[in-house]
Amino acid sequence: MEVVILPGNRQIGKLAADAVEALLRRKPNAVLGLATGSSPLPVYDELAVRHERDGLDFSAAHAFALDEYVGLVPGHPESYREVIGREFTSRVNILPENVHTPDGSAADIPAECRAYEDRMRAVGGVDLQILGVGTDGHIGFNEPGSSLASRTRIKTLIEQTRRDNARFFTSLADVPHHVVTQGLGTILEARHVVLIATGAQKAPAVRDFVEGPVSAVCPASVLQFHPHASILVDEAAASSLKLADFYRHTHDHKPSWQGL
Ligand SMILES: N[C@@H]1[C@@H](O)[C@H](O)[C@@H](COP(=O)(O)O)O[C@@H]1O
Repeated sequence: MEVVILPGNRQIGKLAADAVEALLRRKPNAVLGLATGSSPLPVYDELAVRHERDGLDFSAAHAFALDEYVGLVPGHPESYREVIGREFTSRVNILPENVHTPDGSAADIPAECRAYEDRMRAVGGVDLQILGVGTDGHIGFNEPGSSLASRTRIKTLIEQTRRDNARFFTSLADVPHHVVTQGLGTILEARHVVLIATGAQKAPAVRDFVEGPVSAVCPASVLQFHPHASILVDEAAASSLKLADFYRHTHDHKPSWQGL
């Protein structure tokens, strides 16, 4: 794991966008893994700027969302298909047919989950996966207790996550109880994982998954097995890390993809 501590959102957005840009320039038909939530927004903003200003080209790229709510009517403004479009994909020139999200309203959810994995495999798998982390250590919607080898499937949200996400809905009662999410085993197959965590409320989860034991109780800890996981955090999210000074000196803010 490569832990990079940065002053704030702007720097995190730029650094993560550097990784996406380096990938797209090397491999225009790259496959991006997209996360929802507030953490990746600075990355999406920066990529939209680079598309407008520098012509960063997404026309051959594919994108796969991590997860989707089950039970929202198609087109619901908080469905992750809509959120990903609003926050990112509609702001760059990726083709709509190349933007993939699990269908949370499918009649046969297990079949949809298998088909989603097949679609990912058909385009060669995810090259770069952007991730956030939940306050309980979840990635995607893999809640504590998720199998570390899990594949795309239906999951039940724990109450803490429903409460965390209630801010996007009119009331807590409107937050779905079920979701479809890529599994931890699925996420581990991405060639490069870039996880973003900001704010003091993420400090315990960051401490647990970066420096704690690998455990299904803290799903993001599975990233300790990933050969290329970059963890971009601000000072507040890094505030409980025992080895914060070591990470600062090791990377000197120059992670592995810089200079590509
Ligand atoms: N399914 C998403 C996750 O993919 C995301 O990482 C998490 C954290 O969101 P935020 O970045 O807003 O804190 O929220 C949701 O539960």
